Amino acid sequence: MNQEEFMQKLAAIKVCPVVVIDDAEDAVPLARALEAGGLPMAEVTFRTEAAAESIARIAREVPGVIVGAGTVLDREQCARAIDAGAQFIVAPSFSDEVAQYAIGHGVAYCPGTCTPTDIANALRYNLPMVKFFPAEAYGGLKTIKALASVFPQLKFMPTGGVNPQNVNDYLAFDKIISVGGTWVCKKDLVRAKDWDGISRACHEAYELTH
Ligand SMILES: O=C[C@H](O)COP(=O)(O)O
Ligand SMILES: CC(=O)C(=O)O
Repeated sequence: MNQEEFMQKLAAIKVCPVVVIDDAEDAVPLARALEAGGLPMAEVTFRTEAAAESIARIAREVPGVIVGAGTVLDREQCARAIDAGAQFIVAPSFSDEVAQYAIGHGVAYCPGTCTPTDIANALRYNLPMVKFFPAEAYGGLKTIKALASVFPQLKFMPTGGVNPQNVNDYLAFDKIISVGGTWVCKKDLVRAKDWDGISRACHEAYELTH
């Protein structure tokens, strides 16, 4: 999925579920739960061994869900993610080699940034959006507004500490295209295979933000 299409999808969904999957067997029921809850997108973090296989299963079996990879730190992970079927690449940090690989393969890349220098690195690749991570710890909306004033062309996806109490404050700022977060897909619910619980959390987030 190219950058423009990814941004259109994000703008519509508004909350990008960040998911951590330990067992690839959970990937399909989890993706179906996100879809049933109205948030048909999954940023599957490359922090577990199951990430690539989980992306592959979701891409194959749950076509209604836009599946991408998170925590993509280097070229090798980026290649594995795209080979598995990742439609977008997200990271907590910026990487030249990931930017080159993803862009070279026509896949959207949303690097993590929190300083003007990080953002300047992303702009060397003409990236139209960045993650702002970890959002709450680095000053939240106040910092994004300060950054946006010098990078007016850029859209932000704050992630890290976003929750039902602050999500609409973020989304009210027009430079914020969407937020990311784990609160709609909590680890303990995944471990308990509580797919209905995840659907309910997604549905609540959908209702809150749309
Ligand atoms: O994986 C965690 C990401 O940093 C998202 O942060 P969060 O758990 O505060 O939503
Ligand atoms: C947290 C985050 O931004 C990531 O893992 O991609």
